[in-house]
Amino acid sequence: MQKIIVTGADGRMGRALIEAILDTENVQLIGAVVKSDSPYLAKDAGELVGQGSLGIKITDNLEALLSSDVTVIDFTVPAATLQHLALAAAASAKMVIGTTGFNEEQLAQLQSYQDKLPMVFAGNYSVGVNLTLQLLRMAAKIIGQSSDIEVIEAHHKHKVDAPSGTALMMGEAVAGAMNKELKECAVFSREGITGERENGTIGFSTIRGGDIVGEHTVMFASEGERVEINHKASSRQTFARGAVRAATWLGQDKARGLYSMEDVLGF
Ligand SMILES: NC(=O)C1=CN([C@@H]2O[C@H](COP(=O)(O)OP(=O)(O)OC[C@H]3O[C@@H](n4cnc5c(N)ncnc54)[C@H](OP(=O)(O)O)[C@@H]3O)[C@@H](O)[C@H]2O)C=CC1
Ligand SMILES: O=C(O)C1=N[C@H](C(=O)O)C[C@H](O)C1
Repeated sequence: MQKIIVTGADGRMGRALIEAILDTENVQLIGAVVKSDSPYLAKDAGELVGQGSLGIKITDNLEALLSSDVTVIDFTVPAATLQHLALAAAASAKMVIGTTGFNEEQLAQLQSYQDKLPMVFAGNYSVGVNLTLQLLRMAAKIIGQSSDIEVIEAHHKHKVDAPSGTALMMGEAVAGAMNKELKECAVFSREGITGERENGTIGFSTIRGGDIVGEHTVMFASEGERVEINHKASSRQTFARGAVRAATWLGQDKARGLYSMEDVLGF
């Protein structure tokens, strides 16, 4: 039985994760962690998902719950994720990280933990998006050089980071397949007299509105035709179930290291 703690338990993904854990065999929710100013502090975790009492008191003290046989699933904000990672490493626990929006320095800090604990880090835990990464690498190898490549993403109005972690993963997959560094060819904004499109760049466009769960398109546009590879998520359960799968995978005695969702899925 894999023991799991959910941080950011009162967030959109926190609640989806609790539902997914309760719905999955051989995993057990042992803790739900929120910020100290949360209205849910000291209530029962079941209240977060309308399930009555689960006998798990919501806490703001992650450290007190940690031990070496526990996996933390964290979908919060970068600064909080890094704090939770330090606590998990000190307790020899494992970690599944879904948070996006890390800057370069925060990303380097996250990566520095790879020799301290086993962790999975992915901008998207859906099976479909991780399959899409494979399709993108194939398309980039075949038509990448002869195409103008654009990544378009759409999310709900509450999302705080842009472009999405998934859009960046898709850009990295395409750039990597073409032996390029994304940061050297990415164009993240256009306004005013921009001049003609520069060959070899990868453009990013962001849409925010309503309750869109998560939609991504990578367009390979050339003279006379274009190929679009598209993924649409219609439920947060697709991410939550993937993250629980990653937690179960880590629980199979995985060595310290930084793993991707593609590693978990065996792609
Ligand atoms: N990898 C993937 O598959 C997916 C990744 N995500 C990513 O997950 C993250 C969370 O998304 P979502 O659930 O929609 O966001 P929410 O804002 O709904 O939830 C964020 C949670 O983190 C908590 N939090 C914020 N700041 C801190 C802090 N300093 N310390 C501890 N906890 C904190 C929030 O508490 P409070 O509300 O009290 O501030 C809240 O519980 C985002 O980065 C998003 O991009 C989302 C979906 C899928
Ligand atoms: O914030 C979200 O909601 C999502 N964030 C992730 C991202 O930034 O790619 C994954 C998913 O698209 C939903």
